Amino acid sequence: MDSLWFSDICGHHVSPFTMLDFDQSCHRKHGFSLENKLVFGRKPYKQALTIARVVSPSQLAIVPSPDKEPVDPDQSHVAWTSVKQERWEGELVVQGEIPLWLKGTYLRNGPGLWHIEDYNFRHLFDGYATLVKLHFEDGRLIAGHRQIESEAYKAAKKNKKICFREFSEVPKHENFMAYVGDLAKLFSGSSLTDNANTGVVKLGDGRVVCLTETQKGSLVIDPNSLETLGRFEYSDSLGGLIHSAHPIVTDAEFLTLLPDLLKPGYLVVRMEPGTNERKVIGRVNCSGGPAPGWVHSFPVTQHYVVVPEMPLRYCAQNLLRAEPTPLYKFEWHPQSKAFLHVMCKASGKVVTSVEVPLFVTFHFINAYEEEDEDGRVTSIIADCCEHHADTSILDQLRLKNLRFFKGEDVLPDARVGRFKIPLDGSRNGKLEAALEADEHGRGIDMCSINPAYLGKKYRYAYACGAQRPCHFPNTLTKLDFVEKKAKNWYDEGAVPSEPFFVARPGATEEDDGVVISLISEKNGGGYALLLDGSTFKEITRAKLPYGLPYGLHGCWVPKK
Ligand SMILES: CC1=C[C@H](O/C=C(C)\C=C\C2=C(C)CCCC2(C)C)OC1=O
Ligand SMILES: CC(/C=C/C=O)=C\C=C/O
Ligand SMILES: [Fe+2]
Repeated sequence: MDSLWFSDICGHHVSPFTMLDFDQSCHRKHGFSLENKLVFGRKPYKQALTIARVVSPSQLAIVPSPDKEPVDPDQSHVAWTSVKQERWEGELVVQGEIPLWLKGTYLRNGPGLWHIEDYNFRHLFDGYATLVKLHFEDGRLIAGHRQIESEAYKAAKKNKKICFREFSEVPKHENFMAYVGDLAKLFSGSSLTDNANTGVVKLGDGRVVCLTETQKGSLVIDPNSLETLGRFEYSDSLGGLIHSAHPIVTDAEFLTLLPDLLKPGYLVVRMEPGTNERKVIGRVNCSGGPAPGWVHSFPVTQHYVVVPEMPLRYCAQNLLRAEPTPLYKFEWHPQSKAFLHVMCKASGKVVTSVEVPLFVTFHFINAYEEEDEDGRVTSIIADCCEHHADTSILDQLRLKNLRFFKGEDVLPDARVGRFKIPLDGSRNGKLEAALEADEHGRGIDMCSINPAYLGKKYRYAYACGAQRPCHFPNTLTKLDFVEKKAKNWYDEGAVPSEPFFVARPGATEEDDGVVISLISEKNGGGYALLLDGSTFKEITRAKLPYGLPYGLHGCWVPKK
């Protein structure tokens, strides 16, 4: 078999595994560095194509530095270590086979850089966004990653400090007046981050947008070069500073929720492809609480939008604090209860609001309508990754906790929470586990489904589960809601990211397709993984030149 190779601007051929050291020695010797766009492949040595180019030292990657809280480097997993360099692209050697029908680009976003100079961030969600691509075509795989050039990231690099309010980090003020000035900017939103580190979506018109919880953090990117093209400006005058991090995006529409912190409630809004204008479908007033519940995500059925009102609520006071509170920008209000509201998509009318058992979720999986024999909708089923109404998962996602795994079983239990919302005017809904949680190791999050089943009765979901003992979801799991069984994939010490299902063109079975995930390995390595959607067996593994940090959510951009 041909060996793996890299070629650099100096004409040296180097192993991918020494590439980073080599880059630094190249910089020492020649006063310049490689742009990290090195070819990584299986071509014969003499055909090596040198595509590295000179970059100035200021463009050099920011290298990881120790956490201010003591870190044992042997224990710090690459999943929780800042990305090694600003960008890289190259072809991967494929073990196994990539189906020839798989043509397009999987994009994955996530917080990949957790320090500026020697200042280390505290929480997973604070990191500056790292976008990863896996381009599949003709059985080949081109991979790449690149930092998203948000204003927050550019300002932090230029000024060597955090300049905007991140998830838990707040810029340090030189004096009291600067603090007061910053508070004023908070109300206008100008001090909030645009670090689009959570998800990435392809709009019906083809534009690809990276997102976070702040509206200003909606950034358009080029799915091929991963270049940041600019801000996605919403042209309406709906205002507000925040939105759900997970809009529902199809070829026909973009639906999202805008929480109203002043008059507790939510606007349900819709944007058509080719426009930047969101239009209001309707408004839901909160049934409890001093503030709306956090809406990281929400589900839809074919005719309804389900608006969740969690007792984990936004907290304006916590927004103003300089130091993070245990629940960051949120507060837990069990006495305020939990509700689900159902809005008709066509009329904007709230058809029911039911009280449900207390719950905590980041991610809804899917929802659908149940009908009686006359075709009347009698209830709505909505599924989510539910953390047993326990907010401690937010704390578990602090980098200090993620970086210290000593073999204890500290991942809080989670289950597939299945809500049943009656549409007969009853005041209460039910919440039960959709399957025995031991099927997926009592851990569950980061889910996807076959997008053709969005809002419809479905059988399968893909997610990260747990093989215990663990401190973070460490398996890929395929959930079967009919058999109430799960199939699990596990690689010791590996941290897999959200499994993403891509259907085979022409498929008639719900699980006919592949599941893509990016794996960060315990030895610092990493690989792209394809599982068969039906058998959940590995079909392809392609090693990356180095492991990438953990990432959150992805999307699929099919090749035209
Ligand atoms: C999850 C998840 C974390 C990440 O959050 C990023 C930010 C900047 C969130 C900020 C805020 C809230 C979480 C609550 C309300 C205020 C505000 C400061 C905007 O994005 C994610 O999706
Ligand atoms: C990583 C995660 C939530 C991410 C939100 O976008 C949850 C992991 C553990 O359950
Ligand atoms: Fe999310």
